[in-house]
Amino acid sequence: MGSEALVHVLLVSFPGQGHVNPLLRLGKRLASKGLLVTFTTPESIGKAMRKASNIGEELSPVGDGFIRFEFFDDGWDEDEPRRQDLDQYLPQLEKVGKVLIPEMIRRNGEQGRPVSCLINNPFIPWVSDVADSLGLPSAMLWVQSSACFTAYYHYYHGLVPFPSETAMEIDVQLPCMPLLKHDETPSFLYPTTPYPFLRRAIMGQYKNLDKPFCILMDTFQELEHENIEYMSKISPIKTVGPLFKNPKAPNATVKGDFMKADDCVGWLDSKPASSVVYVSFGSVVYLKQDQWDEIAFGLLNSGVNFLWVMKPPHKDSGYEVLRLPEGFLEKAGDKGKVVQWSPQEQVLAHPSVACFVTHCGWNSTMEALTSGMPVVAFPQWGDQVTDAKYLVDVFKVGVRMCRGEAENKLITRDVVEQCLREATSGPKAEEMKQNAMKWSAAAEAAVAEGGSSDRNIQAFVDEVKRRSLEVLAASGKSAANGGAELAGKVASDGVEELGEPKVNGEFKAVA
Ligand SMILES: O=c1cc(-c2ccc(O)cc2)oc2cc(O[C@@H]3O[C@H](CO)[C@@H](O)[C@H](O)[C@H]3O)cc(O)c12
Ligand SMILES: O=c1ccn([C@@H]2O[C@H](COP(=O)(O)OP(=O)(O)O)[C@@H](O)[C@H]2O)c(=O)[nH]1
Repeated sequence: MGSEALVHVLLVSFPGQGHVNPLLRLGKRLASKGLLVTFTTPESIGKAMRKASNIGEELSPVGDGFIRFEFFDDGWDEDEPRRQDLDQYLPQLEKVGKVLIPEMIRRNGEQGRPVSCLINNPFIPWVSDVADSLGLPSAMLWVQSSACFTAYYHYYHGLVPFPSETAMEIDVQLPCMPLLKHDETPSFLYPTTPYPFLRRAIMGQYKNLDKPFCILMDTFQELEHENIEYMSKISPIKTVGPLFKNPKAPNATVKGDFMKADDCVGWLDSKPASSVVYVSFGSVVYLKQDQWDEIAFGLLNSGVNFLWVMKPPHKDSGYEVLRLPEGFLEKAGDKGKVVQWSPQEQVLAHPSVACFVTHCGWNSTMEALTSGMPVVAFPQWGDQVTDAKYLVDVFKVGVRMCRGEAENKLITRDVVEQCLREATSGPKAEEMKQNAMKWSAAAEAAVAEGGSSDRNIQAFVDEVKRRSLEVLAASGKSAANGGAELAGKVASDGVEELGEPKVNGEFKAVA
């Protein structure tokens, strides 16, 4: 089948690695079920993605469908430093996106690829306004856990008390969740957070939560069972994780890395089974130099092999370039490898890797669980502190090395060493590995044909197809040219004034 005949969905992503990865993975899962998927994000990131990953101009076949990329100009110069300030950048993205995304949709319609559905990730909730104004259905991919979705939901609606200026150290009880200590609730909600703009960004998403007909989540039923069941009575959520597993198209090579990964698989191959500690803090967390030094000495003193990701900070981020202690690499010798960026999926699947020292970003968390990899939790902020709680106390695959940035406590080399020993040898390490393998099996089952993730993706695809017919019917056009004409009219009328009929109706999943 040619791509022209396929139902077309447009994925709009916030330009951060932890947001692009899950949305692109969703795109590949949707494509593999026979949709045409266009992935878009600002050109500033598109440029990095093209350079680092194999993204071309053409259509890439994925399973029964295709994926393609189109990037949009965020209206700022290439080297504009304000991109690092989300307080300024998010409104800029909204301003240009509300004009350029409808234009992109119109162009695609004219080129015979009418768009039937928009999907965004958090921080850019205006995408559902664009969809609404064009009479198109929209969905949102929540890129954190269901537990965090629940926490933000209850905060937004004021349903339970959260730490506040007058009562900072209160515990928080949320439905179908373990009791969270004050510093285990998502830290953007603390009155003292240094990132109030990220709280505002997430709250913006909740303000718009009635617009998407479906909230997709990169988690899986078996992992957060009761909580998911509870929240799905309140919100139209559908769990589709772990998104990075795609059994229908295991060889799809489309990737969205912003940086080329350093080659470290050969080095891992040369190491004995379960002998390497993998250390990475994701794409946005930067530690202070004194903390970095303690981790370095902890790694050396524990005598383990290690692969350590040390990404360079963005030049406008205000972060100083971290240094390794004098003579560190010489002392480590062949026991250690330091890289700027790793092929993390491959690393976590490698038999030489024994455990993962992680900042507990949700993508890293899902990748670790799905790969059967025990963790040492080193959360800093946001959802990471909640993910750490779950990894250690609920999923029981981790030891805790710290409680988060808010504690402002230096974790010493002795503590680092002790945690590494605990996670790599002895009964605790054994138990964590067994639990991790159990989650890995459950994750595989979720994405296998007929599993919870597979069923929910299929139900979503069926729903998008059904709604695409409604969109065309509502515009009074035939399937052959209706979308193009609809999109053309919409764009020429302008976004605000549009009165195209909205498509309503319940989204029902196949049980
Ligand atoms: O691109 C980003 C930029 C910023 C940022 C930009 C300027 C600042 O002064 C502070 C933070 O925050 C981010 C936070 C993010 O949260 C990350 O998002 C994931 C999915 O929501 C979570 O699971 C992780 O835990 C969490 O670190 C992701 C980003 O791409 C960004
Ligand atoms: O060296 C690295 C570090 C991270 N990642 C990927 O970057 C994403 C980071 O997302 P996460 O939610 O863990 O953290 P964030 O960067 O958003 O804080 C994950 O998919 C990782 O697999 C990677 O490929 N190589």
